[in-house]
Amino acid sequence: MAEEQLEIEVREIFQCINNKKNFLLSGGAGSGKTYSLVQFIRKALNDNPIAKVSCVTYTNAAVKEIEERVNHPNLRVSTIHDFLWDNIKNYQRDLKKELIGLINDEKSNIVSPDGIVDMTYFDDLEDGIQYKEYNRIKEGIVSHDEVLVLANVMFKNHSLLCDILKDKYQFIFIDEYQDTSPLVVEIFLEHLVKSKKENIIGFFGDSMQSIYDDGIGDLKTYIENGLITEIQKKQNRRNPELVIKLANKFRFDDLVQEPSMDPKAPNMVNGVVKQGNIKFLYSENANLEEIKQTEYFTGWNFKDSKQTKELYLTHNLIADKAGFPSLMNIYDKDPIIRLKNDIRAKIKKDNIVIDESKSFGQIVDFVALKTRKQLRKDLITQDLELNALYNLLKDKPYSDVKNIFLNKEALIDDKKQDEEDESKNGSKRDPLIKHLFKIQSIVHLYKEKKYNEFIRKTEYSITSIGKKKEINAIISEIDNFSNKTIEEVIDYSDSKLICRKDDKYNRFIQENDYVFRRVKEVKYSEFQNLFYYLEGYTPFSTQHKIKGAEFENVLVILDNGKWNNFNFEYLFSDRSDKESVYNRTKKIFYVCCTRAKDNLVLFFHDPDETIVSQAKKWFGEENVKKI
Ligand SMILES: Nc1ncnc2c1ncn2[C@@H]1O[C@H](COP(=O)(O)OP(=O)(O)OP(=O)(O)O)[C@@H](O)[C@H]1O
Repeated sequence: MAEEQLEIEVREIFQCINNKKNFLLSGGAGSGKTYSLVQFIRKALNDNPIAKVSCVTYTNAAVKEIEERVNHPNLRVSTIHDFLWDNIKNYQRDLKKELIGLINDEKSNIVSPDGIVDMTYFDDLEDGIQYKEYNRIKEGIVSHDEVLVLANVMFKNHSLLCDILKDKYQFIFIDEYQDTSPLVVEIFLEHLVKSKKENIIGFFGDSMQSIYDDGIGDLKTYIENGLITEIQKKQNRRNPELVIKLANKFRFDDLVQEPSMDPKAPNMVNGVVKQGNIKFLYSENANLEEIKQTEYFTGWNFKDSKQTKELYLTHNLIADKAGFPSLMNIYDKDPIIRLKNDIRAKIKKDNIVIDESKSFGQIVDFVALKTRKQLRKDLITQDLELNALYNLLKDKPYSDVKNIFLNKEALIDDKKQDEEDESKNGSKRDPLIKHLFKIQSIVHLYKEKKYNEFIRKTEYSITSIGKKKEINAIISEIDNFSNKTIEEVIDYSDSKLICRKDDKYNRFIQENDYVFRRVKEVKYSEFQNLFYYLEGYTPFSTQHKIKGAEFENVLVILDNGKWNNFNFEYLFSDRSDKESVYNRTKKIFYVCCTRAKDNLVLFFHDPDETIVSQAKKWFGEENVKKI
């Protein structure tokens, strides 16, 4: 690749490298950071044929995209968890020692059921310390968050590991650095620098788009301390001018985006940047289907999920619209599990001594919750539906019931971006939901005629023409099973060998009878709706999940959906005194607005005067409309 073809910022990165400096490429939305990352990796590999490059990204979907775009044997692309684990897993003796140290360290969150443990605690583990999606410290299994903590102490305390890593990879790049844990940044910018070996660490991302609280957010301190050099990418190739101007009003840093100079950029027409449309709509009417019928949405096709998106803050706000309300209710609002959680909390808070072999019902009576916020027993017994649910658990030993957990992460883990991620480490979806995902993705692959992937996923073997015909019939049968229950579809898929019930599934439903009894009654169509929603085939998305993507038309619903961490009223009323909520909301707002390639509409239900007047300042009087 000729040097002249490189983007100016990529050339600046190479200057950094010549000076042996680690770097940060920061750029606003649509500046083409991913594009630069790919261009840079290609050139680095081209110039250094024996060098190995590691690129760490946030999701498995991003891993796939970069791998496909670079396609080089010396490039290793992985998620941060897989990367760290791969580089520490072979040092089992040290891993055991450090894990014991963490268990015994009061300040660490890693605890064992045996309290303080001695140095021989893991001596008998056959498979050694392992990393899985769940944690069973006693069996030497660490989970997602713990692998970061463990890797951090490993690199901190073992300089040899740092030497080995630097020898192995001459370049390590971290994409979307802003959402990377501070523990990871510490490994790269504090522990690795202690090794005298040479390599280059590069970060790519945008501090304005740090939307997960466990991420580092920005690298200011490291820049100030001279540990990395920042290169800014100011051009915007995605958004029309009106969106760029709007988005600039929300950045905290000194980066001001400008339309790109490249006439071939997606946001240019005949060498001039598109104007685009922005609108702030408000109404006393909360019915969005009616709002979407208004003139402001002419030309929008809400059935085309690649063209048009409707962004909500929470999955709860979407569940009804996308058609999976009962599943959401089970996982997010189960009243009896809430009662159990309240009981558990009270026992802990008041140090109540109980006999765990007693039944759940006996413990409920014994602890006798009384506050108004808590679900009292008389409220349960008065309600037929609640009572039926309560009856499922009341006679079981409390020791079993106390460990039943339900949360919406187990249904919808939205950090992952595609169905293949489900089999990998890190997904919080439970084995029942994973199993259903597998069934529906097999059906989906077949319908999409992706036969190779289909064959890899199913246990059904197509050995004859007869079998070929049969599979066709089975798949359309499952697909038309919308009115059947989830249990019926699971059983049918198992009996026809489309998707066998595996050990993980069997163990889960055995240990979580209550959850299974609730889920199995739900219509399979609800699960299909959930599947198509999570796979991005509907116009709906959460505002978090949309990061990195772009669409012609974007409708953003400014509704906090009972999530206290965000507040659009605060944003529009300049409540910067509520700093963390205000800043968090500003960032999600920035991410949402900058997804639009042509038209951006924001909708606020029933705002007060202050909000409307602020909207007029930001959007321009002519772009704020009451419906
Ligand atoms: N050098 C380039 N030449 C042509 N197109 C480009 C170039 N750089 C980026 N693009 C295009 O511009 C758009 C925005 O780029 P990209 O998605 O990489 O931005 P980003 O900085 O990762 O944005 P975000 O932070 O919002 O995820 C994409 O459609 C991309 O294909």
